[in-house]
Amino acid sequence: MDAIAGRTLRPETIPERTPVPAFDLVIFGAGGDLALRKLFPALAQRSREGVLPDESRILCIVRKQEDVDGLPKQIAKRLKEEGLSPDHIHAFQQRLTIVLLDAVKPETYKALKKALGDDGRVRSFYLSTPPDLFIPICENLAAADILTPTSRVILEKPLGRDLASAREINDAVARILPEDRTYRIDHYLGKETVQNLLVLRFANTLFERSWTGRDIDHVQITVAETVGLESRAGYYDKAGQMRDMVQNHLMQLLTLFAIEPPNLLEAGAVRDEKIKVLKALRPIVGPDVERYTVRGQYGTGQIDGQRVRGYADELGHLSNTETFVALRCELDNWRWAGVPIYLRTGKRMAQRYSEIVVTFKPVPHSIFGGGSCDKLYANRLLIRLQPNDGVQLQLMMKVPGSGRLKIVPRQLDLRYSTAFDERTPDAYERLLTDVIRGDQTLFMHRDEVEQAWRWVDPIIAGWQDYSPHPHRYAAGSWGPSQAIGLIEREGRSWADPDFE
Ligand SMILES: NC(=O)C1=CN([C@@H]2O[C@H](COP(=O)(O)OP(=O)(O)OC[C@H]3O[C@@H](n4cnc5c(N)ncnc54)[C@H](OP(=O)(O)O)[C@@H]3O)[C@@H](O)[C@H]2O)C=CC1
Ligand SMILES: O=C1O[C@H](COP(=O)(O)O)[C@@H](O)[C@H](O)[C@H]1O
Repeated sequence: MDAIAGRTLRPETIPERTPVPAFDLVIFGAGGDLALRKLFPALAQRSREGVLPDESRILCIVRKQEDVDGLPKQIAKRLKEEGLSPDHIHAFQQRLTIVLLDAVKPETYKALKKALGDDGRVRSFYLSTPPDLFIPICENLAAADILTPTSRVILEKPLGRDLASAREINDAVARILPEDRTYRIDHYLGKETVQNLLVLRFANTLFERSWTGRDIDHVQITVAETVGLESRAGYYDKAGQMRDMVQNHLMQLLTLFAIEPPNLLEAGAVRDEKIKVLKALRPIVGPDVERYTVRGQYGTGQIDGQRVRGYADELGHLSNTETFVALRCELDNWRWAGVPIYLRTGKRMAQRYSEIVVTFKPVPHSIFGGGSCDKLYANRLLIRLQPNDGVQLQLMMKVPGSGRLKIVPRQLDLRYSTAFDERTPDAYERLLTDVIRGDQTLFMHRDEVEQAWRWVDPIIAGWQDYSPHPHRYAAGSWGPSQAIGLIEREGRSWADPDFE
């Protein structure tokens, strides 16, 4: 908890726009894709809204001399693209200090130590770099005596590439900073609708009572993207969609969907419940890998009328890395026993959208004779993360009129854009200020990350034997036909993205 203007506030009662305490934020990888696309725009928005005190500084680590002058210009260009005014861009640039440093060369940390000075502010170190730099950066920060008793470190996902490497990173970080000052970021947890999932469940009695295998038939989580490899070949071809998206974003969505009520919206309580869900995930090992998982890779195709190249073409050589994963999992606990949970995520799919679809069980018996409707559709709750975030509930309704009874499915539709006047902040806006305020609720504990790898590792290992070559799918499609088979053989089908 932080003291603001003499008051001690619980994290959940801190108003969004209350200024954070003055800080120094050091960004390693400041010229990288994530920093330019997400971190600087998020910080600049908060700066424009007056959330960042004037004296707060952002120290940008670059390792090439040309970036010392080049980076501020690149940042200004990005902020202009985001629609910030020249005055706001200028004001934001006053916060920037560019530091020339090579993360793996201990002797270069002198420059950072000097730039930080001795002002006593909370220091946060954002490691927006490939994960193999996490350990050297932490060790070099400690050796250079730059860490203070309130310093924090922010680690990007994926944390390592398997359980062993994740543990190594966690151990190395633990040697220099305690867990309560280590922030493992998964930006899906900062998305508004993801946080709303907890509100929907635990601020309403309506759904929570039905949130079990007694009433729910199955659950689908889809994170579909239209982007392909972009400029990330070096990272992505080694990672693949399982490590890039499933191990973190999809598993975090799954845990928040399935957790038991925490006693308080507070980091420790929420994390304890999430870990229990991850531990309840039934392992998928051996021949089950072939039965319950599908991996794919996009070939050439069309998206929005534009021809796009296949993955191997973009990469410049053949590869067995998957760009699509679908899988069926189950939770072995009282609440969820027997409820299939289908996950699917892919690059270069037909449309960009992410949603959770909860399909309830059908009515046990229809009292409506033949002719009033083709079928009584089961109720469905659709939680849309992006785009057009909101919540939709599908119900069967009578068509008005005094003639023959006619029943059709219709939607109760709540869109954030029309339900609220507030701007929907980007996930990083929320998460970056949470770090500065010292609130870990939306960050992952090391046990969560390691437990997620423990479940994912045997699937990746099983692919060597059971799916060494990913199935092809055309860019602009919904993935390989085997993914459709995965759900259809159980008499169900993937929900259409019909929440436009
Ligand atoms: N891009 C995205 O959408 C997302 C990325 N992430 C994660 O964020 C992290 C960064 O990703 P991304 O921005 O895409 O990666 P990039 O490859 O675009 O950026 C990596 C940055 O690290 C810098 N760097 C590499 N080696 C050193 C070094 N020895 N010393 C100092 N700086 C160094 C690079 O500098 P230089 O320019 O000199 O090479 C570059 O600025 C990764 O962990 C990734 O998994 C997470 C979510 C989304
Ligand atoms: O972490 C990542 O997320 C992005 C997708 O994020 P979104 O907020 O645009 O849904 C993904 O493209 C990238 O590969 C991955 O590293």
